[in-house]
Amino acid sequence: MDSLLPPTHGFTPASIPRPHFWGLDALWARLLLVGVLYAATGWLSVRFTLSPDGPAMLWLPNAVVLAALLLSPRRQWGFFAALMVPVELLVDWGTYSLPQALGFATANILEVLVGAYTITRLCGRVFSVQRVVHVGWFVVLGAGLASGLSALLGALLHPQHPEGLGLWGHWLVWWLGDALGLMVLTPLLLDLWGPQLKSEHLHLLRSWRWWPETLLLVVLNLLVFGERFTGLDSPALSVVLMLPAVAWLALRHGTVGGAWASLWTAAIAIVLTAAESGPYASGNLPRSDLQLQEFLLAVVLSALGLGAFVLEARQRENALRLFQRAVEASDDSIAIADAQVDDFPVVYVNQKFLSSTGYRAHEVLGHNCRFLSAHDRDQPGLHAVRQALQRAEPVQVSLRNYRKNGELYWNQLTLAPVFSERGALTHFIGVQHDITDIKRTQDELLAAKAALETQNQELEDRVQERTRELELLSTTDPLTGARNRRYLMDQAALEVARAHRYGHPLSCLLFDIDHFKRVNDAHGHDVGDRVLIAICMAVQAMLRPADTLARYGGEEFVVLLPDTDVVQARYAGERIRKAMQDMPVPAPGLDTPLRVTVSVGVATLSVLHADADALFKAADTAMYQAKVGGRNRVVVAGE
Ligand SMILES: Nc1nc2c(ncn2[C@@H]2O[C@H](COP(=O)(O)OP(=O)(O)OP(=O)(O)O)[C@@H](O)[C@H]2O)c(=O)[nH]1
Repeated sequence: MDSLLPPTHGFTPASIPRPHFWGLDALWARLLLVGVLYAATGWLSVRFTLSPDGPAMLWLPNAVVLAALLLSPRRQWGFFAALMVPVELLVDWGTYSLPQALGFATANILEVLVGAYTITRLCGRVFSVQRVVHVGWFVVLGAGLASGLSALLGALLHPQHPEGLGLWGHWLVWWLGDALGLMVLTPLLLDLWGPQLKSEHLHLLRSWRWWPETLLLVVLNLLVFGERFTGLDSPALSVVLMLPAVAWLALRHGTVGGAWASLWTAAIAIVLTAAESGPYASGNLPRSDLQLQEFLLAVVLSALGLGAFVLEARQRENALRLFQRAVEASDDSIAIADAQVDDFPVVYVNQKFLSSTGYRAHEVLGHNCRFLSAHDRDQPGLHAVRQALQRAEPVQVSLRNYRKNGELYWNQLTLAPVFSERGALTHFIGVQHDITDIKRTQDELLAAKAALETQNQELEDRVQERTRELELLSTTDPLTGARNRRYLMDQAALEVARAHRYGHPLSCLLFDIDHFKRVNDAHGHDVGDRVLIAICMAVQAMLRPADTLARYGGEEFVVLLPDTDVVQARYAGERIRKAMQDMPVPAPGLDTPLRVTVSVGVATLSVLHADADALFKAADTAMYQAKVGGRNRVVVAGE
């Protein structure tokens, strides 16, 4: 959340290369400004706040330089430090000796450098007097450590320690003077010199709105410390009245307001106390200067602390407002459920949730979100949601949800658990995105894809079928339906190779219709064709699936018989011959069916046959012998 906090004044050199310093860009101009202010605040501190015990009760010049360092790049720090030497000599002129003045300059340089370095180291790139942690480090490192070290050096260099205090008492007064100076003035200068930002909490000193409160504070201070006019000299009263008054300004205007109120209080209290007036005048109390400083320390610490707390709270409030606005303006439905109450009731829904579901706020708040899925409880997405709720894990699912009017919509739900700083589960945030249109388009696309796939499949089936038909056509005799000669030769080559490799027998029958020319001549070619078809159908019906019937020539046919030896082949040839002899072939225009016979040559593969051609040749020779031998007979090759 820090990154979303409004930017603050009081930046480190790294983040603001050219600090504003009232628009003074040139380094010499800034040095001049700081030098003049150092001299002026130094003169005021020496003139008005020197305590009866010696050191200044409120040493302001170091605050000027520390603010300048916090707003400048580190490479310029040396110039500001060097500047402090001549100006310190000027301020101490006539009050202290030259070596002492040089010693005090050294102590002051030590203070601002140690302060600026340690603060920017620990507060990171952006130092802000609006942040509690930064103010804490500013007080501890600047006002505490740096001022403490510087005061030690100063007290050691001072000609003599005040009566009754000794070195440590002296050091304490010196330390508190320096620390108070830093705490009341540095925040104010950071506010004045910091970059111009459009924030209502910044640059309060440039606004006149709060001067009436300042006037009231001054009046209150005059009342408390103006003993000469009021007769009041109660230290308790100073605390009771001034602490709330300063705190009031800090609460209203943050750290800068607190520092501003503290500065006025410190200035009036010290000046009037030096004039022997008020509860801390030396006539009233022993060691009054120290007690006044302690009172001022209480004032300034509460002012800075309260101011920083208030500003940080306001910044967080602003950041929260920003987030709330973002959630409200979101185009997604957002619902927040309380995870620490049974059944996780909804504690927040944004406007979009109400408009998209149709429910009113009171119908949703306090209820579990399951009403969105109505009766449709058995969804895989819901199981995932239940599991995520149990395990306090994030999940993203698509759900079928229902509006108040019962209309179905698809909801892409992103569920995220929220944990407290201690790790306890406190809430679930559900961001719901209506994906009905996307889902519909998706379904349409899926349906179109399925239809396309079916069409593709059908097309592929038809292509395959057509290919098979074409293949069959290219290997089939168009008249008889028997295989053609090309197919026979391919098949025969395969079978011969197989028979040779595995030693299986292979035989073939070659048969020719006897005196077929007479059929054609007597009854015409159409009748001859019918006879050819009838013979093929009859022979095909007598064969095994592995056998191949092919048209070898005009009225010559071959039957290839794998795994068939000569005995079986002769038998097969005989069966065909007999079947043909007994088969009547009806023909249109003829009173009696035709009868034809065939002559069959049988050959069985042996070492004598190098290839299918040799086998067919042997069968052909045998068939010729059958013709010569009187036809309608079977002759086995080689017998
Ligand atoms: N109808 C028809 N006849 C055909 C076809 N192919 C060849 N032929 C005929 O078959 C006859 C074959 O006659 P040939 O070679 O003299 O033999 P054949 O008359 O059968 O006498 P042999 O074979 O000696 O018994 C011819 O008349 C051819 O025209 C065909 O596809 N259809």
